[in-house]
Amino acid sequence: MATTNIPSITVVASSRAVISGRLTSATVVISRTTGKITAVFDSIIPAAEFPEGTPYTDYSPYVLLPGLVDAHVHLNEPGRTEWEGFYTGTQAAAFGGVTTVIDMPLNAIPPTTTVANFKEKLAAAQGKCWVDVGFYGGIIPGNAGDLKSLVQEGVRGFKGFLIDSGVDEFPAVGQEDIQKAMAELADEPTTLMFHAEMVPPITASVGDDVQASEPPAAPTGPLEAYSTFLASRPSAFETCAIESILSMAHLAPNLQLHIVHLSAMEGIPLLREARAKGIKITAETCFHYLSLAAEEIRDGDTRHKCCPPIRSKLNQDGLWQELEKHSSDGVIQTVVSDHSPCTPNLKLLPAHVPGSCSTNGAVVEDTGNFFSAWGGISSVGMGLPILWTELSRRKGLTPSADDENTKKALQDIVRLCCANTAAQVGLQTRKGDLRVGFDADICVFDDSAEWVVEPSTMLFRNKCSPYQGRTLRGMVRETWLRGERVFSRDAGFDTKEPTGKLLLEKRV
Ligand SMILES: NC(=O)N[C@H]1NC(=O)NC1=O
Ligand SMILES: [Zn+2]
Ligand SMILES: [Zn+2]
Repeated sequence: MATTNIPSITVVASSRAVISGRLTSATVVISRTTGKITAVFDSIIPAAEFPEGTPYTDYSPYVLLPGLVDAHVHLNEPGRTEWEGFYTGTQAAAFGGVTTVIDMPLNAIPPTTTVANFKEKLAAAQGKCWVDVGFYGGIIPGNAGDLKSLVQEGVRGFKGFLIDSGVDEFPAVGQEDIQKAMAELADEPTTLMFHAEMVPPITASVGDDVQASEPPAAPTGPLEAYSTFLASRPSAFETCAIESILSMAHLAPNLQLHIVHLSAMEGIPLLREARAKGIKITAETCFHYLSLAAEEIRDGDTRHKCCPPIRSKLNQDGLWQELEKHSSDGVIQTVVSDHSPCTPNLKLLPAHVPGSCSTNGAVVEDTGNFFSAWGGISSVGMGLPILWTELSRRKGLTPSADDENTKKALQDIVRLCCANTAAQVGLQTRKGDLRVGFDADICVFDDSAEWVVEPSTMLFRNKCSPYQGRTLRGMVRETWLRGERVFSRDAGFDTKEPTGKLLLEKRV
């Protein structure tokens, strides 16, 4: 009788893989017991070289990428599970090759602002995650005393708002709150992050009385016109907030600061100058700021409402220029989704816009009003094809080619969406690269396939996204989490139960 030798390794290979930042051919050996990568070779080693029965797949010409790390996602559970949840949000992530998401502290009820609240969130997440999930904490007025213990419990950074957040239980912070948070976190291994929009003080003399939570500038046109909304949140809101943060940076010189979802290109020179002076500050931008533009947003199409707003094409070019020109030491180190969904009724979509709930006979008043609609864009798991489509257009990339432009584009995406996002949340020794000792989180990417975004390809809870109906280039064929395939485009999800873990170990 033949003995069954259960193979102890799995092997994947491709003529195209991004390994430690470089496009190369590669063979990746994975331990089946630990789910970690145990060897990486820079050529395709034939199956015959491995013990008989070893699971082996050569994915050529698909590209092997590290699973993406989306460092900015709102999963909204517990408390607003009708908006999103761990199960659906992480399935949508896996669909798009995202193997780690970091959950934002707001929109769930309660928000992640105390250890007790954090424990409620962890209990809610248990057993529901299809990819690995880490967590941010929040800074709100009065919770400075909770921050160190949240670090101890494993939150990977903190976010605060300098303007109304959209939800009552997560109020904006003022200068004093920020100073207290900086004092608490000054020497902690964490990152202090800001939603950097702020209503500029009107005159210096009233400056001290101006509260950060004032409403945005009053609308001066039709409320359904995108231009009215855009004018109500000008770039000056972002630059004013950035200046305010920079003015306090000296209070915690060792603390890493970070601007979430930078939209305005005018913020870039301010941050560059600060970094040149040695201030530890970085920024992220989002897939939507790099792919959508104000000129193309139709009036009433509130799927596009987010804060800060999607700006002009010229502004979009400015963000791309920063990513292109300053690749290793740029101001914008990461690109994330800021997936912030809600139920369709809160988006107030007019009946003609896809995703509208008024098509189901529900009566929704005030449709198309950009000021009353929820601000947030749904796109977790869509980032890789969104960037690939945009880069293909901008660089004239030829599908499946390995010319210098294609090579650079793939490497840039891995840097911005895998390696740097992992580092931002202290996971750089474990995630964001296909390297020995790292988790075998893998995205198998077909860079030439084109597909249309439809409800069936949006696995997040509410099928409402500005990308619906768009043709995207680049398709994730398979997603692997810690050495096991969890999703394939052909066969769907491989296991019945989610296998994602909660990432609570202290950051490095
Ligand atoms: N509350 C919340 O999720 N806000 C997010 N939505 C958005 O468009 N920008 C944000 O910060
Ligand atoms: Zn924000
Ligand atoms: Zn957000």
